[in-house]
Amino acid sequence: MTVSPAPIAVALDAPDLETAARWATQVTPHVSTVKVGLELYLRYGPDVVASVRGASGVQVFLDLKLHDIPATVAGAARAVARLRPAFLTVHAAGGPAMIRAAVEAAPATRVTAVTVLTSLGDGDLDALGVAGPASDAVRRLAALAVDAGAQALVCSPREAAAVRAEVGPDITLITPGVRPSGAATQDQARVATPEAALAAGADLLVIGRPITGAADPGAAAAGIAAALRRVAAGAP
Ligand SMILES: O=C(O)c1cc(=O)[nH]c(=O)n1[C@@H]1O[C@H](COP(=O)(O)O)[C@@H](O)[C@H]1O
Repeated sequence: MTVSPAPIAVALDAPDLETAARWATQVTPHVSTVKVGLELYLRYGPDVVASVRGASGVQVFLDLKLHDIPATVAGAARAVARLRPAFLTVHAAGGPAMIRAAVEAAPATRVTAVTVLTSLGDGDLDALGVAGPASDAVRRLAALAVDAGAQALVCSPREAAAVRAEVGPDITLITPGVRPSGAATQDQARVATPEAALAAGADLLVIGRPITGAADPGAAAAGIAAALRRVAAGAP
């Protein structure tokens, strides 16, 4: 029986390309997506996308979190559009004109607006002068980003249900801040388990260190994928 890959984007936050490519090979039988972030992209440049996509042709999420004036973001989005990532992140706080510029510049990619980083808690937002709590800020930025044309949103699993109610069924909801029960939260502040994220309505779960830090990343990905299948099948 073939099992379809789970809705997980494994964050390939590796210091070198060999490690990232090895993780990609180990996890791609089990997950739909791999994510290339700043560490890998800034070290190796655009070629890294083809390296991790490999022979499997797995979906690539390019997480560059663009945040600049609209013309600059349009140029950056145009520069990476040829890599055909399935998702490209921008910070929602860059504002509607910036988000719209990215959408127009990368028509074949789902421009994905990051609402409030999952590493921030309510106290951090206070210190930054952002009106909180985080759940309100996330909903506000989600609505703004979707109005500006974003096709996907990043929020923590804790806000996923409220964001879904706000933006409807057609927007892809992506949740980092995912930790299997008992795993260390590390630098994440707003977290939930993979099962809770899926039950809250997330379409794609970003998971890094709980998979890549495991002795066997392939087995860790397979274990979480199996847990998600049980949720999808309605298991208690
Ligand atoms: O855009 C993201 O992917 C992202 C947004 C966010 O709010 N929080 C967040 O953790 N991420 C990314 O998700 C991944 C989480 O990795 P782990 O904490 O190792 O599971 C990292 O690659 C982060 O860059």
